[in-house]
Amino acid sequence: MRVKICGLIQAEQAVAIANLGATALGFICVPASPRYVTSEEIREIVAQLPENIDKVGVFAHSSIPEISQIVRDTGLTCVQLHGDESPEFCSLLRESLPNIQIIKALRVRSIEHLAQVSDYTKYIDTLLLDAYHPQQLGGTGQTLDWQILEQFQPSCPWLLAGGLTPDNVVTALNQVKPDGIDLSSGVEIQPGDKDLNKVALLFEKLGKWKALSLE
Ligand SMILES: O=C(O)c1ccccc1NCC(=O)[C@H](O)[C@H](O)COP(=O)(O)O
Repeated sequence: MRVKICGLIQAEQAVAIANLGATALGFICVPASPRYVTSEEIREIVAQLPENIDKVGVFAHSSIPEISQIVRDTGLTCVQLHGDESPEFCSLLRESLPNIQIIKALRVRSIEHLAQVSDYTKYIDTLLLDAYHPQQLGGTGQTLDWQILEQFQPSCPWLLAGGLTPDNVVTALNQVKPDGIDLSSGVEIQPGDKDLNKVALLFEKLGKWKALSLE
């Protein structure tokens, strides 16, 4: 199970979360977010992380030259597109950054929104489904309607996001079968300040869930 913890702003917390077992850490490159981090800050944090963890820059409505510059400056290994980027944009980004993984986030308002998934899958590595919020792009703590995702099996790996917490993650995973999960506000004290006890509890719950599902 891939586990991405998103919205890191402190190096110490990023290193601790990597050691707890996260497979990816996300850095918000959207200036309007309370979790925004500059290229210099990302570079400093990334330099302290283990090689094998994915370092994900989260962008919304940035241009390809802007994204490419930040990737070059920081050592990010993955780009998450969290705005209204089209399949064509993903394809062009892939041509510009062939060695960088691409995650496309879709903010799902209803089951009808899932129809667009197949337009994206050949241009991306991973899909991320997040909750829709009318004013905010991400990190909202709102959950998706998991029921509409019970049969969801796209042709590429996918991550479940949106309002996941150590308390509800097992319920979500018993209902939906993603390749991984993404959490931000559910393991926070305040935006960007992660609660390491909650992150540890998350991994404890995931460990027990995995052991039970192998029985
Ligand atoms: O987290 C933000 O502040 C943010 C701002 C703008 C675009 C995306 C953002 N976050 C993207 C993420 O991947 C979050 O982890 C995802 O939305 C889930 O958040 P949460 O519901 O708080 O777990």
